[in-house]
Amino acid sequence: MAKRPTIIWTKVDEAPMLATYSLLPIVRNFVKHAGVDVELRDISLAGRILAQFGYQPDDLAYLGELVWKPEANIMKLPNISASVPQLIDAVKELQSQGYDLPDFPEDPQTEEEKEIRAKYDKCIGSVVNPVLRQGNSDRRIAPPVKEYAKKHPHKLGEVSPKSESYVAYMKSGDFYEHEKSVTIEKDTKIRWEFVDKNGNVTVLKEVEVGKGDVVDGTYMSRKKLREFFDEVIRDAKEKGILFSLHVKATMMKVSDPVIFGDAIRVYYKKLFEKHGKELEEIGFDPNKGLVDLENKLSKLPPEKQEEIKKTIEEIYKEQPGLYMVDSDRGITNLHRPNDVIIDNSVPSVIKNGLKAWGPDGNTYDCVITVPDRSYATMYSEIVEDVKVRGQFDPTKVGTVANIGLMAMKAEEYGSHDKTFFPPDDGIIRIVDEDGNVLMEHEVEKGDIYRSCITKDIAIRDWIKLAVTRAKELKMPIVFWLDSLRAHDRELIKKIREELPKYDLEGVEWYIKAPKDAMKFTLERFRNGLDTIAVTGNVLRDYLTDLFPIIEVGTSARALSIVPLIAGGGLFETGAGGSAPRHVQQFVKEGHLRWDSLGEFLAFVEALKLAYKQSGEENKRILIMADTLSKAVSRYLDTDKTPKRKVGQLDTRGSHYWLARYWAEELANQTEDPELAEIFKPVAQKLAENEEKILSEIAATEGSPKDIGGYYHPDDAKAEAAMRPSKTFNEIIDNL
Ligand SMILES: NC(=O)C1=CN([C@@H]2O[C@H](COP(=O)(O)OP(=O)(O)OC[C@H]3O[C@@H](n4cnc5c(N)ncnc54)[C@H](OP(=O)(O)O)[C@@H]3O)[C@@H](O)[C@H]2O)C=CC1
Ligand SMILES: O=C(O)CCC(=O)C(=O)O
Ligand SMILES: [Mg+2]
Repeated sequence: MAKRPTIIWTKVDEAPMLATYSLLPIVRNFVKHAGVDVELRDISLAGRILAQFGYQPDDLAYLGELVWKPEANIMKLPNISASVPQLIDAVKELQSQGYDLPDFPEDPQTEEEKEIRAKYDKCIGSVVNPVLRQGNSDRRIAPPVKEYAKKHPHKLGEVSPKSESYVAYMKSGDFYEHEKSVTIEKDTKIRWEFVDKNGNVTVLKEVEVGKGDVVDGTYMSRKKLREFFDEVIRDAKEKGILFSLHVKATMMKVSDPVIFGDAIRVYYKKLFEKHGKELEEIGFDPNKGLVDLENKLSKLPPEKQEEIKKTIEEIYKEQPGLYMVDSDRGITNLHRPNDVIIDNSVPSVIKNGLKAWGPDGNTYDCVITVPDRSYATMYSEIVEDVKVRGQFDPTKVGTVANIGLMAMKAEEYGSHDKTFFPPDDGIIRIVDEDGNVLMEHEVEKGDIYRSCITKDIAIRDWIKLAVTRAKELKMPIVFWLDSLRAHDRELIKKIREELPKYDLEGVEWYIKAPKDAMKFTLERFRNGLDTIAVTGNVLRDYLTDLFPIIEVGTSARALSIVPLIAGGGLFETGAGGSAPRHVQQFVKEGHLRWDSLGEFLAFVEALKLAYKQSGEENKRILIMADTLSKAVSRYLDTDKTPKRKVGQLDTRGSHYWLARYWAEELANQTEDPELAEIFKPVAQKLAENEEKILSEIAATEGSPKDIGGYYHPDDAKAEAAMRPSKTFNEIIDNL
């Protein structure tokens, strides 16, 4: 008996969530004719909060179990990895909707407050992806998408050879310098201990590890970090260019907000010197961004508020200009830790010709500050490359696919529960259950100590995936690993051990440090040649935004497949985020420019997996996948992707075209005449009503939209805004 497969569609946040209101009814009603169910599961920030407090089932927990079963087939749309200010906003919104939620306890004291805080902590940062990503990542640009970009190249800003922009990174004292790494020799338990100057030992954490797992420890010196910021800020001032900071305070929710906070402590040094006492009184926490000060300022008497504002004005005059997130509204790089996220923000600067917006709304060169050297050097390489060789030409460049070591919370992205801030000067060491000290680090009070575990099976699976893809695509694979980095050396050993187990006939492979790998890859890329970057988790994240943005304009057009270790599949849509700016535009003027191409491409793959999961018996599922794939090619050929400006085709109109092309392909295929009969009238009605449907949608452009909430919209309102064509809805709903 064939099984009836279920594809999970995830309810997320912001633009992809809005797009879902329009797209999900289409895919659901199409594929039900192939016996496939599409089930919506809520992993949005609001949904996660509501689940923590018992208002709805915990869908994330459900999916966390499902990914370990072979029947898993999940469409994972990008969701918010919330910073603390975002979480606080979301809680306020839910409270205003009548949910009886406690305020976020900033400094929990009582047991009750600590319990509440623990629940909210489960909603902060990247808490969805690491749970669902129980497999390694395979991200690439599908050939029709590449063709589309060549036919309709996006604009990339020209780069002046005189550009003064550059990537600044620490020369010492960073995670890169201090990293130590070991491969575990037998299953054991390891613990992290802090040893103070008097020899007192505190156990910080204990976990089980298995033979072959790679364990690293490292730290960043806060003193060196602040000195570095001071130097960079001074240099920016001297050169008359902007200061910008690029970290990942969302995903790296424990370490990076502190790095971000230190940039504030240094840039606004005078503020702390002059008003330190008051700032402490009101509980300003720089790690949450300058917005935290703005929110708490009203706790001070009006004269003090004025004084503080005046000091800030002075600082802006004395310090270099800050990179602006929104110069019209005065939002700077340092306002919120979640606005400038490195994977997307550095490519944006490159895309803009190494320019960024300054406080006066004009564009300037900027220092692209990426403190830790582990990955900054590869950004430096590409930035210097465009200065010398000019901007990339999307009609000529090759493609860079990625195989990323991501499974089981690999590397830095799984380090949150092993990130510590030593309470005093001392030693942090890792000890196994036999009492062997695996490594130790001498740290100073407040330094950022970080430790990661990368599981043996995840590493081996990653190597296998790389070899498999190299053979399929006949492209060279480059392992981006640095023999001067302790962790990378352990991985290189494993690669050398593992590769001979495969038939490597025809496989061209290299191991190169990130900077050299970038150089090598760019040489090929500029010559139109294709390369597979085989990387760790962080570079997976960085490169799969960077290259797609150069190649096809946005990483949302990339295809991201995660073959789960347990046999199922996770299909991530794009590598770009949830595009908050798109929501602002939709609410203001009724135009949504989210391109669901990532969703379309991923759904083709989800259907192919569903066919396998059906026991390869239900051919209709394959027909659905094949016709959708053809529809996507037509969607691209005829350029029906959403456009940027109000009045032009938007997400909703683009979904009409997708539905129409898909219905036409289904009606025209001959393999399953019965299925063709079902879709013939649908295709006909969609074609006949083209003008009517598009004008019903267009009529709603240009006016504000009320969706009843940002983090937790009202379903009826959001649906009405996203499905404005009665004619289209009738056709889809009666399918
Ligand atoms: N897998 C996941 O769950 C991920 C989640 N995120 C989350 O998303 C949020 C924002 O992150 P970030 O990536 O920095 O910024 P954005 O989501 O704002 O993406 C940056 C820009 O990329 C373009 N873009 C992204 N997706 C699309 C799309 N589907 N169609 C058209 N253009 C698109 C837009 O450019 P333009 O404005 O020029 O149109 C957008 O402004 C954060 O909360 C982050 O945590 C981020 C990455 C992955
Ligand atoms: O989980 C997150 O915070 C974002 C992940 C991300 O940027 C990516 O995987 O590309
Ligand atoms: Mg990313």
